[in-house]
Amino acid sequence: MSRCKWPNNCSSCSHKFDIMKFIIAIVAVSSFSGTTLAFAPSASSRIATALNAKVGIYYSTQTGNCEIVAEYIAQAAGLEFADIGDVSDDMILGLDSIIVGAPTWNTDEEEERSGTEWDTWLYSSLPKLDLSGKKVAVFGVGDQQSYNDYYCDAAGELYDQFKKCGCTMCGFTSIEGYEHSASKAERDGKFVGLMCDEDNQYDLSEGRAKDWVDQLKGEGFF
Ligand SMILES: Cc1cc2nc3c(=O)[nH]c(=O)nc-3n(C[C@H](O)[C@H](O)[C@H](O)COP(=O)(O)O)c2cc1C
Repeated sequence: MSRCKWPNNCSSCSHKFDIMKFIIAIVAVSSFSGTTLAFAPSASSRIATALNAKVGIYYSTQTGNCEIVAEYIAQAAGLEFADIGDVSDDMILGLDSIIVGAPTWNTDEEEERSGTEWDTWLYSSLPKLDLSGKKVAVFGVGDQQSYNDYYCDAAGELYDQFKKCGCTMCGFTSIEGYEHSASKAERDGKFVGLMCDEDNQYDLSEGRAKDWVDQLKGEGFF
């Protein structure tokens, strides 16, 4: 058979079928990868909200309660969440707004009240980061019955440390509906953020998280 001169003369040789197969394969591969890319979440889209603020949700936990509440918040906001121990400084620096949450285990301590990774992070990582101007909202989990005088104290510590770094603190809530006597997470008769009690009021946490996310939207957090 004479040598193919495609594209000019190939209509008269069997190579035209190979060429057509090749073209079909190219079209198929390019449309498949276009579809894949359209649905694959990039690192930035996972944390970008409808208004394009980059928002991260970070928690730490001993027995899982803080993670449950982080998930309620994440679902309400349409975002992902992560343990603060798994996050790099660069990821934090790339955010516009940050939601942070902790339990309280070290009762009545002045510092390191959380008893989790936060205790290290707040005093070794946070002071090295320039977070001034970033919006921060705090949540906490605690037990208002057994630790009536210390309810969610670690949330107050998170608030103080981020505020000290020049962050704009958002998401204060009413203390109505709780039975504690005292809390280091209160300022001027309000909680410094969302407080949940997975030990005594677990059935209220999801609704509280949804209401709080709505409130944060109203505050321009997202
Ligand atoms: C030894 C111990 C100390 C605690 N101290 C406090 C406290 O001071 N204030 C508080 O609100 N809750 C306190 N709690 C309750 C926990 O904070 C609560 O169960 C929380 O939901 C645990 O969250 P985690 O599962 O995310 O670690 C304490 C619990 C234990 C067992």
